[in-house]
Amino acid sequence: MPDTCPTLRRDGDQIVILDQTRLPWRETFVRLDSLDAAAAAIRDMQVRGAPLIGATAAFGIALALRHDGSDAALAAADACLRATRPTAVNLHWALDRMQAALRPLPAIERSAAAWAAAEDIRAGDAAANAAIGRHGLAMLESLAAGRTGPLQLMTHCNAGWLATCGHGTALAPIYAAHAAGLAIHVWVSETRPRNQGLLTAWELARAGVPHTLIADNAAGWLMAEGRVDCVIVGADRIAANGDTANKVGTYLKALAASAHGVPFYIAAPRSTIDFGCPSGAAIPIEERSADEVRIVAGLTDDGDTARIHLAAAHAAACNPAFDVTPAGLLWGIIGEFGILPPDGLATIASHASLAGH
Ligand SMILES: CSC[C@H]1O[C@H](OP(=O)(O)O)[C@H](O)[C@@H]1O
Repeated sequence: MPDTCPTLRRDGDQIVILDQTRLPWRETFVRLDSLDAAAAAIRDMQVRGAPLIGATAAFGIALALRHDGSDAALAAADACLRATRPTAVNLHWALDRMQAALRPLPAIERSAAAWAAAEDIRAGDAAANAAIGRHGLAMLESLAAGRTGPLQLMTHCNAGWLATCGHGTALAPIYAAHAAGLAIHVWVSETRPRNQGLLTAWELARAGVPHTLIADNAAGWLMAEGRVDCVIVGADRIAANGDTANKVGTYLKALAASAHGVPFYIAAPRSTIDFGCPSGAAIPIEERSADEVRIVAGLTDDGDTARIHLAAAHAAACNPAFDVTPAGLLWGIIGEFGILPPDGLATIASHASLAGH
């Protein structure tokens, strides 16, 4: 995986992002030169992944304040970015952190401070990812002890470097295990309807990590067959009681894992934990366009990208982008703080300030 953060970088007084709507077929970099462009990139999932959309929102504030550091400009930019996607608390955590850094300053100082605060958020996420990798590796090594053959892992959606400012969350322990020479294989769940699993397969192929892409619906059967040793997924918002919102389909995998005694872990930085949210029932679940269910994007046999209509435009469809896995189905939460039981998050609540990651 890359040493730098190719998903998002500053270039002068603009930012450049990797357009994830074009992957895995095209690596296209897009320059964002305004608040509206940054908001659109988050809303349309050109950038995606809870920590990455938080960092992008932070840079969106910097874009907004380049020529106007007024309270009104700051408030308008904050409101615009908060409205882009409701579930990933990292977006709101990053915007809260930007507010805390900028509000006390005179308007004239806010532009430079915004760029610095956004860079700090990005660097902090990368550091948190590295720590998640270390803690997750220790868990995988203990799981692998005494076993023969590769450790059979499963993940859902994409919680790799594409979704963060570092090496990823759920994929960080996987990359760390591969780098440490631990024999692993990863079942990669395709993740309808936006197919972020294809992004995970793309990442793992580039890193040389053995993996197999599966349809979402194959996951339960593989666990029933005893072919999965551990599931690690990311998160978009973890409530104070440990209930966790993640990409839709996560809950189904957690139920199957519970039925077959398969360890099921969440990997997420502290910026994904929302101590202001008492339980999963209070987590807002994003409803995206039903067209994402009706239409898929892909590559034709001729190598042209295409949108394929699976269902008629009037076909009834609904598209919750996330679901909530109850804390009782989780074995632990792997963060930069170590690995905590889902009902043990209170031990780090006092550190869940804007100063932390
Ligand atoms: C470390 S990414 C966490 C999380 O974000 C993804 O959602 P989306 O692709 O809609 O932005 C997915 O739920 C990942 O697990």
